[in-house]
Amino acid sequence: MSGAQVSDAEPAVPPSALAAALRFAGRPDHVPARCARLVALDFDGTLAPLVDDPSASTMTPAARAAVDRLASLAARPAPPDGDELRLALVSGRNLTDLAARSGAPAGTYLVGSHGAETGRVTVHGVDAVPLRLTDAQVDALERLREGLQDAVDGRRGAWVQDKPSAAVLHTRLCGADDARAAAADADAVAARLGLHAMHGKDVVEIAVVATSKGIAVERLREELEEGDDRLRALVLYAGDDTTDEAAFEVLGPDDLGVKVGPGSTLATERVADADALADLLERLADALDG
Ligand SMILES: O=P(O)(O)OC[C@H]1O[C@H](O[C@H]2O[C@H](CO)[C@@H](O)[C@H](O)[C@H]2O)[C@H](O)[C@@H](O)[C@@H]1O
Repeated sequence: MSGAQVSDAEPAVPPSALAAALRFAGRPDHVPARCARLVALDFDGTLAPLVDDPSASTMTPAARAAVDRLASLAARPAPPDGDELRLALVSGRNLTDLAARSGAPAGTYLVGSHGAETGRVTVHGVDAVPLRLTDAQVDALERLREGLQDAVDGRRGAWVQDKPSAAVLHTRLCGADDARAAAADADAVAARLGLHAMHGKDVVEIAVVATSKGIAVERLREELEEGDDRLRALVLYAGDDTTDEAAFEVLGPDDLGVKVGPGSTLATERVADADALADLLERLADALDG
Protein backbone atom coordinates (compact mmCIF):
# COMPACT_ATOMS: atom_id res chain seq x y z
CA MET A 1 0.00 0.00 0.00
CA SER A 2 1.42 3.44 -0.92
CA GLY A 3 1.88 6.30 1.56
CA ALA A 4 -0.79 8.32 -0.27
CA GLN A 5 -3.32 5.53 0.25
CA VAL A 6 -2.53 5.38 3.96
CA SER A 7 -2.97 9.12 4.28
CA ASP A 8 -6.28 8.97 2.33
CA ALA A 9 -7.61 6.64 5.02
CA GLU A 10 -6.94 9.14 7.80
CA PRO A 11 -10.02 10.97 9.03
CA ALA A 12 -10.23 14.45 7.58
CA VAL A 13 -11.25 17.46 9.61
CA PRO A 14 -13.16 19.86 7.34
CA PRO A 15 -11.27 23.18 7.08
CA SER A 16 -14.26 25.16 8.38
CA ALA A 17 -14.48 22.94 11.49
CA LEU A 18 -10.76 23.34 12.11
CA ALA A 19 -11.01 27.14 11.72
CA ALA A 20 -13.97 27.18 14.11
CA ALA A 21 -12.06 25.11 16.69
CA LEU A 22 -9.07 27.47 16.50
CA ARG A 23 -11.43 30.44 16.90
CA PHE A 24 -12.94 28.71 19.94
CA ALA A 25 -9.45 28.27 21.43
CA GLY A 26 -8.72 31.99 21.05
CA ARG A 27 -10.34 34.73 23.09
CA PRO A 28 -12.93 36.72 21.11
CA ASP A 29 -12.06 40.44 20.86
CA HIS A 30 -15.35 41.47 22.44
CA VAL A 31 -14.67 39.39 25.57
CA PRO A 32 -12.33 41.56 27.63
CA ALA A 33 -12.98 39.57 30.78
CA ARG A 34 -11.61 36.14 31.59
CA CYS A 35 -12.73 33.25 29.44
CA ALA A 36 -13.42 29.71 30.53
CA ARG A 37 -14.02 26.90 28.09
CA LEU A 38 -16.30 23.94 28.50
CA VAL A 39 -15.79 21.03 26.12
CA ALA A 40 -18.94 18.92 26.44
CA LEU A 41 -19.12 15.67 24.51
CA ASP A 42 -21.90 13.19 23.91
CA PHE A 43 -20.82 9.54 24.25
CA ASP A 44 -22.67 7.00 22.06
CA GLY A 45 -22.26 7.68 18.35
CA THR A 46 -19.90 10.59 19.10
CA LEU A 47 -16.91 9.08 20.91
CA ALA A 48 -18.03 5.43 20.75
CA PRO A 49 -19.38 4.00 17.47
CA LEU A 50 -22.90 2.57 17.77
CA VAL A 51 -23.13 -1.18 18.38
CA ASP A 52 -26.00 -3.61 18.97
CA ASP A 53 -25.18 -4.21 22.63
CA PRO A 54 -24.92 -0.97 24.68
CA SER A 55 -22.84 -2.78 27.31
CA ALA A 56 -20.16 -3.42 24.65
CA SER A 57 -19.75 0.24 23.60
CA THR A 58 -16.27 1.61 23.73
CA MET A 59 -14.52 4.78 22.59
CA THR A 60 -12.32 4.49 19.52
CA PRO A 61 -8.60 4.60 20.44
CA ALA A 62 -8.34 8.06 18.85
CA ALA A 63 -11.34 9.36 20.81
CA ARG A 64 -9.90 7.85 24.00
CA ALA A 65 -6.58 9.64 23.39
CA ALA A 66 -8.28 12.98 22.66
CA VAL A 67 -10.45 12.76 25.79
CA ASP A 68 -7.46 11.86 27.94
CA ARG A 69 -5.45 14.75 26.51
CA LEU A 70 -8.24 17.29 27.11
CA ALA A 71 -8.67 15.90 30.64
CA SER A 72 -4.98 16.40 31.36
CA LEU A 73 -5.14 19.98 30.04
CA ALA A 74 -8.24 20.59 32.20
CA ALA A 75 -6.39 19.21 35.24
CA ARG A 76 -3.63 21.82 35.00
CA PRO A 77 -4.21 24.71 37.41
CA ALA A 78 -5.29 27.79 35.44
CA PRO A 79 -2.93 30.77 35.93
CA PRO A 80 -4.52 33.59 38.03
CA ASP A 81 -5.59 35.54 34.96
CA GLY A 82 -5.63 32.59 32.62
CA ASP A 83 -8.42 30.64 31.04
CA GLU A 84 -9.89 27.59 32.74
CA LEU A 85 -10.82 24.48 30.75
CA ARG A 86 -13.49 22.02 31.81
CA LEU A 87 -14.31 18.67 30.21
CA ALA A 88 -17.75 17.06 30.46
CA LEU A 89 -19.43 13.99 29.02
CA VAL A 90 -23.16 14.57 28.47
CA SER A 91 -25.06 11.37 27.80
CA GLY A 92 -28.41 9.65 27.78
CA ARG A 93 -26.77 6.77 29.64
CA ASN A 94 -27.28 6.63 33.36
CA LEU A 95 -24.37 8.04 35.35
CA THR A 96 -22.94 4.75 36.61
CA ASP A 97 -23.09 3.22 33.16
CA LEU A 98 -21.54 6.32 31.56
CA ALA A 99 -18.68 6.34 34.06
CA ALA A 100 -18.03 2.62 33.52
CA ARG A 101 -18.26 2.58 29.71
CA SER A 102 -16.31 5.79 29.20
CA GLY A 103 -13.64 5.25 31.85
CA ALA A 104 -13.58 9.05 31.99
CA PRO A 105 -10.42 10.45 33.62
CA ALA A 106 -10.47 12.11 37.04
CA GLY A 107 -11.73 15.69 36.90
CA THR A 108 -14.25 15.00 34.12
CA TYR A 109 -17.77 16.27 34.75
CA LEU A 110 -20.45 13.70 34.00
CA VAL A 111 -24.05 14.28 33.03
CA GLY A 112 -26.15 11.13 32.80
CA SER A 113 -29.76 10.31 31.90
CA HIS A 114 -29.97 13.38 29.62
CA GLY A 115 -29.36 15.70 32.59
CA ALA A 116 -31.26 13.96 35.38
CA GLU A 117 -27.99 12.77 36.96
CA THR A 118 -24.75 14.69 37.47
CA GLY A 119 -21.39 13.96 39.01
CA ARG A 120 -17.67 14.32 38.69
CA VAL A 121 -14.98 11.69 38.34
CA THR A 122 -12.44 11.79 41.16
CA VAL A 123 -9.40 9.63 41.82
CA HIS A 124 -11.57 7.68 44.28
CA GLY A 125 -14.53 7.11 41.92
CA VAL A 126 -17.54 9.16 40.87
CA ASP A 127 -18.73 11.89 43.18
CA ALA A 128 -22.43 11.89 42.22
CA VAL A 129 -25.30 14.18 43.15
CA PRO A 130 -27.92 11.74 44.47
CA LEU A 131 -31.01 11.41 42.29
CA ARG A 132 -34.19 11.77 44.33
CA LEU A 133 -37.54 10.85 42.83
CA THR A 134 -40.86 11.88 44.34
CA ASP A 135 -43.38 9.14 45.19
CA ALA A 136 -45.35 10.16 42.10
CA GLN A 137 -42.25 9.78 39.91
CA VAL A 138 -41.47 6.35 41.41
CA ASP A 139 -45.04 5.29 40.66
CA ALA A 140 -44.87 6.69 37.10
CA LEU A 141 -41.57 4.87 36.50
CA GLU A 142 -43.13 1.58 37.57
CA ARG A 143 -46.10 2.05 35.22
CA LEU A 144 -43.76 3.21 32.46
CA ARG A 145 -41.67 0.03 32.72
CA GLU A 146 -44.81 -2.14 32.61
CA GLY A 147 -46.10 -0.21 29.58
CA LEU A 148 -42.84 -0.54 27.66
CA GLN A 149 -42.60 -4.21 28.56
CA ASP A 150 -46.03 -4.70 26.92
CA ALA A 151 -44.78 -2.76 23.89
CA VAL A 152 -41.90 -5.19 23.31
CA ASP A 153 -43.82 -8.40 24.01
CA GLY A 154 -43.96 -10.52 20.85
CA ARG A 155 -41.69 -8.12 18.94
CA ARG A 156 -38.48 -9.88 18.06
CA GLY A 157 -35.33 -7.92 18.89
CA ALA A 158 -37.12 -5.21 20.90
CA TRP A 159 -36.08 -4.79 24.52
CA VAL A 160 -36.40 -2.40 27.43
CA GLN A 161 -33.50 -0.77 29.25
CA ASP A 162 -34.14 0.45 32.79
CA LYS A 163 -32.55 3.61 34.13
CA PRO A 164 -32.92 5.31 37.52
CA SER A 165 -35.27 7.96 36.11
CA ALA A 166 -36.34 6.56 32.76
CA ALA A 167 -37.03 3.51 30.64
CA VAL A 168 -35.84 3.06 27.07
CA LEU A 169 -37.27 1.05 24.22
CA HIS A 170 -34.45 -0.34 22.03
CA THR A 171 -35.31 -1.39 18.46
CA ARG A 172 -31.88 -1.65 16.77
CA LEU A 173 -32.26 -5.42 16.41
CA CYS A 174 -35.90 -5.30 15.20
CA GLY A 175 -37.30 -5.53 11.70
CA ALA A 176 -38.69 -2.22 10.38
CA ASP A 177 -42.36 -3.09 11.02
CA ASP A 178 -41.79 -4.25 14.59
CA ALA A 179 -39.61 -1.20 15.28
CA ARG A 180 -42.30 1.18 14.02
CA ALA A 181 -45.09 -0.57 15.93
CA ALA A 182 -43.11 -0.76 19.20
CA ALA A 183 -42.14 2.93 18.93
CA ALA A 184 -45.80 3.88 18.34
CA ASP A 185 -46.81 1.87 21.41
CA ALA A 186 -44.07 3.56 23.45
CA ASP A 187 -45.36 6.98 22.36
CA ALA A 188 -48.85 5.92 23.47
CA VAL A 189 -47.51 4.84 26.89
CA ALA A 190 -45.79 8.23 27.29
CA ALA A 191 -48.96 10.09 26.30
CA ARG A 192 -51.07 8.02 28.72
CA LEU A 193 -48.70 8.81 31.60
CA GLY A 194 -48.27 12.48 30.62
CA LEU A 195 -44.55 11.98 29.93
CA HIS A 196 -42.34 13.19 27.10
CA ALA A 197 -40.89 10.62 24.66
CA MET A 198 -37.45 11.36 23.18
CA HIS A 199 -36.69 9.60 19.91
CA GLY A 200 -33.01 8.80 19.38
CA LYS A 201 -31.17 6.34 17.14
CA ASP A 202 -33.23 3.12 17.40
CA VAL A 203 -34.40 4.15 20.87
CA VAL A 204 -37.42 5.80 22.42
CA GLU A 205 -36.50 7.15 25.82
CA ILE A 206 -39.18 8.17 28.31
CA ALA A 207 -38.15 9.87 31.54
CA VAL A 208 -40.14 10.70 34.67
CA VAL A 209 -37.85 13.69 35.32
CA ALA A 210 -38.23 16.60 32.87
CA THR A 211 -34.78 17.23 31.46
CA SER A 212 -32.76 17.69 28.29
CA LYS A 213 -29.16 17.98 27.19
CA GLY A 214 -29.82 21.68 26.57
CA ILE A 215 -30.75 22.21 30.21
CA ALA A 216 -27.70 20.17 31.23
CA VAL A 217 -25.29 22.24 29.11
CA GLU A 218 -26.73 25.52 30.38
CA ARG A 219 -26.30 24.25 33.95
CA LEU A 220 -22.68 23.31 33.30
CA ARG A 221 -22.05 26.75 31.81
CA GLU A 222 -23.65 28.51 34.80
CA GLU A 223 -21.60 26.44 37.26
CA LEU A 224 -18.44 27.45 35.46
CA GLU A 225 -19.32 31.15 35.51
CA GLU A 226 -20.71 31.08 39.05
CA GLY A 227 -19.20 33.54 41.51
CA ASP A 228 -17.22 35.50 38.93
CA ASP A 229 -19.06 38.30 37.12
CA ARG A 230 -16.07 38.89 34.86
CA LEU A 231 -15.88 35.36 33.57
CA ARG A 232 -17.48 34.24 30.29
CA ALA A 233 -17.76 30.52 29.63
CA LEU A 234 -17.59 29.41 26.00
CA VAL A 235 -18.97 25.99 25.13
CA LEU A 236 -17.97 23.42 22.53
CA TYR A 237 -20.59 20.69 22.25
CA ALA A 238 -20.32 17.63 19.99
CA GLY A 239 -23.04 15.06 19.42
CA ASP A 240 -24.54 12.75 16.82
CA ASP A 241 -28.17 12.18 17.73
CA THR A 242 -31.46 14.06 17.65
CA THR A 243 -31.34 14.36 21.45
CA ASP A 244 -28.12 16.39 21.06
CA GLU A 245 -30.04 19.05 19.15
CA ALA A 246 -31.33 20.42 22.48
CA ALA A 247 -27.71 21.15 23.40
CA PHE A 248 -26.90 22.74 20.03
CA GLU A 249 -29.98 24.91 20.50
CA VAL A 250 -28.56 26.67 23.60
CA LEU A 251 -25.24 27.56 21.97
CA GLY A 252 -24.45 31.20 21.13
CA PRO A 253 -22.27 32.80 18.45
CA ASP A 254 -19.04 32.40 20.47
CA ASP A 255 -19.77 28.73 21.19
CA LEU A 256 -19.17 25.85 18.82
CA GLY A 257 -21.53 23.02 17.93
CA VAL A 258 -20.16 20.00 16.06
CA LYS A 259 -22.51 17.41 14.59
CA VAL A 260 -20.97 13.97 14.23
CA GLY A 261 -22.22 12.10 11.16
CA PRO A 262 -25.17 12.74 8.86
CA GLY A 263 -28.59 14.22 9.61
CA SER A 264 -30.10 17.67 9.86
CA THR A 265 -28.72 19.76 12.70
CA LEU A 266 -28.54 23.14 14.40
CA ALA A 267 -24.77 22.66 14.83
CA THR A 268 -22.65 24.98 12.70
CA GLU A 269 -19.92 22.41 12.00
CA ARG A 270 -19.90 18.74 11.07
CA VAL A 271 -17.38 15.89 11.11
CA ALA A 272 -17.86 12.41 9.67
CA ASP A 273 -17.34 10.17 12.68
CA ALA A 274 -15.74 9.61 16.09
CA ASP A 275 -12.21 9.53 14.69
CA ALA A 276 -12.68 12.77 12.77
CA LEU A 277 -14.01 14.37 15.95
CA ALA A 278 -10.98 13.03 17.84
CA ASP A 279 -8.74 14.63 15.22
CA LEU A 280 -10.53 17.95 15.69
CA LEU A 281 -10.26 17.71 19.50
CA GLU A 282 -6.52 17.01 19.23
CA ARG A 283 -6.11 20.15 17.10
CA LEU A 284 -8.09 22.08 19.68
CA ALA A 285 -5.86 20.68 22.43
CA ASP A 286 -2.76 21.73 20.44
CA ALA A 287 -4.12 25.28 20.26
CA LEU A 288 -5.06 25.40 23.96
CA ASP A 289 -1.68 23.96 24.92
CA GLY A 290 0.29 26.41 22.78
O1 LIG B 1 -26.48 10.43 24.77
P1 LIG B 1 -25.70 9.25 24.31
O2 LIG B 1 -24.40 9.08 25.03
O3 LIG B 1 -25.55 9.21 22.82
O4 LIG B 1 -26.60 8.01 24.76
C1 LIG B 1 -27.83 7.80 24.09
C2 LIG B 1 -28.25 6.37 24.23
O5 LIG B 1 -27.09 5.58 24.00
C3 LIG B 1 -27.26 4.17 24.07
O6 LIG B 1 -28.01 3.78 22.94
C4 LIG B 1 -27.35 4.05 21.71
O7 LIG B 1 -26.12 3.33 21.68
C5 LIG B 1 -26.27 1.89 21.73
C6 LIG B 1 -24.87 1.30 21.75
O8 LIG B 1 -24.12 1.74 20.65
C7 LIG B 1 -27.11 1.43 20.54
O9 LIG B 1 -27.31 0.02 20.61
C8 LIG B 1 -28.46 2.14 20.54
O10 LIG B 1 -29.21 1.82 19.37
C9 LIG B 1 -28.23 3.66 20.54
O11 LIG B 1 -29.45 4.40 20.61
C10 LIG B 1 -27.90 3.78 25.39
O12 LIG B 1 -28.19 2.41 25.39
C11 LIG B 1 -29.13 4.59 25.69
O13 LIG B 1 -29.58 4.31 27.00
C12 LIG B 1 -28.75 6.05 25.63
O14 LIG B 1 -29.87 6.87 25.95
